[in-house]
Amino acid sequence: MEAVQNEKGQISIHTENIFPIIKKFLYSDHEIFLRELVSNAVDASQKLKKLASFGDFNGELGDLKVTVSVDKEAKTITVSDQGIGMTADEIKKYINQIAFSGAAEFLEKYKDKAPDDKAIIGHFGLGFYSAFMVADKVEIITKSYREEGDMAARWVCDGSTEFEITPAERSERGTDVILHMAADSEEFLENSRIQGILEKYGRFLPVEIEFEGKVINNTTPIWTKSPSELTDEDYKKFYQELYPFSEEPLFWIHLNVDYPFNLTGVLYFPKLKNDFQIRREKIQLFSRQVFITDEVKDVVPDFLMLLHGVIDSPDIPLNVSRSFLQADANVKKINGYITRKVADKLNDLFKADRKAFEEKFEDIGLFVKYGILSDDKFWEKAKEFCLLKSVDEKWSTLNEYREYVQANQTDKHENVVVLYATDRNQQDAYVESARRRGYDVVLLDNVIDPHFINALESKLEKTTFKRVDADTLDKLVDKGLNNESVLSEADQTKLKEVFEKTLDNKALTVSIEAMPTDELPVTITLPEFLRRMKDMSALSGERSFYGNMPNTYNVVVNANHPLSAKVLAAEEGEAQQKLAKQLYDLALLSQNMLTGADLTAFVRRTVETLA
Ligand SMILES: Nc1ncnc2c1ncn2[C@@H]1O[C@H](COP(=O)(O)OP(=O)(O)OP(=O)(O)O)[C@@H](O)[C@H]1O
Repeated sequence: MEAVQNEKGQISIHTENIFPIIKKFLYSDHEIFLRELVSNAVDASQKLKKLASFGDFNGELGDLKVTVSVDKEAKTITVSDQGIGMTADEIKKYINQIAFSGAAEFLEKYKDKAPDDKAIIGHFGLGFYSAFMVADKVEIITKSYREEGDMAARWVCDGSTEFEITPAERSERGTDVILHMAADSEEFLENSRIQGILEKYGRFLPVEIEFEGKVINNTTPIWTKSPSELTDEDYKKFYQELYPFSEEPLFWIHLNVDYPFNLTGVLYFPKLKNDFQIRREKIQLFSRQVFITDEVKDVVPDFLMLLHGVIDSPDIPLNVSRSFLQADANVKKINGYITRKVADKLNDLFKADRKAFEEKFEDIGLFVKYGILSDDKFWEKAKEFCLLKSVDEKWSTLNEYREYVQANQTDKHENVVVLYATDRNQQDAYVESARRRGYDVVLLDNVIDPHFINALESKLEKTTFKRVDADTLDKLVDKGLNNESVLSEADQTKLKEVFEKTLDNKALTVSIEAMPTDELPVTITLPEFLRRMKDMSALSGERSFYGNMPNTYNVVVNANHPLSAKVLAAEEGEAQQKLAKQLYDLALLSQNMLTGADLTAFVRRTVETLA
C-alpha cells in the first residue's frame, strides 16, 4: 500500500459546473432578476452622484432616470441607466468574475469619505447573473463616465462560460442591459407583468424608474426623511400609499438607529379591535429602499406582526436561508430594539395624554396583551400602561386597579381577587350581585384574555382573577366568614335531595349554601379553572383534553332565601318538584342558558301558575 503524503492545496471550482447551479438556485423566484438589474442600474446612478459630491466627477449629472422597456417582437427586456457605466476592463473585472462585487469595492474605496454608506445596494457580486434565470443571451452595452470619448463596449454571453467583448456605439454615459428572453420565460414580456414586478420591488427606489413613459416610484419615502421634516398628514398619506383604501392608523413610530446596526422605518398601529384577522397589510422589509419581502417573521417579534409599515435595514442578510436569519445576531438585536421602541412609544402616549390613550386602548389592547404574553422585556414596560376597564367604563392601570379593590376584595389568603365578566349582558345578574356587595367587576372580553389573565396571575403578586359566575360571591372572595343558615342540617339535606331529584342530571352538582337573602334562590356557576382551560384551548384552536371536557355546572341553592323554605314546605312530590324546577329555570334564564323546548315549557308553566 502506498503511504499517504502530507499535502496542502486549493479546492478548485469549475465554472462550467458551478454556473448552471448559480443560474438555477440563486433565487427561488425568477422575477427577482428584474429587482437585481434595476438595483444595479440604481447603484450605477447613485455612484455617479456620490462621485460628483466628492468632486471626483465634474460633468453634467443630467437626468439619472433608469428606464425599463420591453420589446415583444424582439423578445427582449432592456434596463438602461445613465450611471457610471463601465470600461471594457471594468466589465472584465466586475462582470466576468462571478462574486466579485464592484459595489463592495466601491464602498471599500470610498469608506473614508462616506463611512457606512447606505446608498449602494449590491454587495455580493452575484445579482447580475440572475439575468440568466430568464434569458438565454445577455448583452451589456456600456460607456464609462471616465474619459469623454472613451469607447463604449459591448459584452455578450449566451449563458455558457464564454463571453465576447467588442467595441460598441453609445453616445451617452451609462449602461443598457439587454436580456434576450428564454422561451420558458416569455411571460415576462407582458407589460403588466413587468409593471407588477417593478411596483413590487421598486416602489421606493431612490432613483426614478420609468416604465412605459411613467415613473413608477416614490424616490423619497418618508422613512428616509427625518421625523422633524414630517407632519401627521405625511405619515397618514404614506400609510395610504402602502395600503390603499385602508382605515386610518391610530399612531406610528419612526424608527431610526445606526448603531450597532442600521435600521430605519415607520411602524403603524392599526385598529385591531378584537380579532387576530389574517391581514392583507403586512410589515414590508426593505434593504436600501429595495423591497425584499413582507414575510418578516424572523426579523420582527411575533407580537409586533400585528403592526403595519416598513423596515429598512442593510444589515439584515437577505439572500440567505431562513434558519440563518433566525440565528443572526443582528436580527436578534433588531428584534429587541423594535420591541423597546414600541414599548417606549406606548409609554409616551400614555403619559402625554391618558384620556386619548384610554380611548385607543380598545384598539391596541389586543396588541399590548399579546406583547405581555410573549415578551418579558415588553412586560417590564407595559405593566405601567396596560389598562383594565371596569364594567362601568372606568379605566385603571394594573397597579391602580389592585389598589382600588384591595380593601374590599382581599380574601382570607391575602389574595386580591379581581372579578371579571366576559359578556356584560349575559352575565348581568352576576355582575349586579357583585356590585351590590360593593365589588368592582372588570370587563375582559378579548379573545386573548384567558391567556392574559393567566399571565397576570403569575406576574402580579398575590392576585387572582375570577369570572363573576365562577362561584357564589362568598366563595369568589372568600373572606372566611360563614353566613348562618336559617335551615337546619336536616332541612338542608332534604332541600338538596329535592333539587337532585328534580334536575336528575349527573353533570350538575347541587349544593346548599347560606347566602344573603337578597341573592337569587338558585345560582348556576361554572368553575373558573375548567372554564378558563376550555377558553384557552378554544383560542389555540387545538383539540385538547380540556377542550373536550363537558361543562360541569354547580347548582347552588340559597338556604336563606324564603323560597327555599317554601320548597321544603310544599307538598312532597309533584308540587315540590315543580317549584324547584321553576327556581332552577329562573337561574338558567338569568344566564341566557334557557333555550328551545325548555324555555317554551318554562313560559307555559309560568303562565299556568299566574292564571
Ligand atoms: N448597470 C450597471 N452599471 C455599472 N456597473 C454595473 C452595472 N451592473 C453591474 N455593474 C457592475 O458589476 C458588478 C457586479 O454586479 P452584480 O449585480 O453581480 O453584483 P453586485 O450588485 O455588486 O452585488 P449583488 O449580488 O448584491 O447584486 C457591480 O458591482 C458593478 O460594479
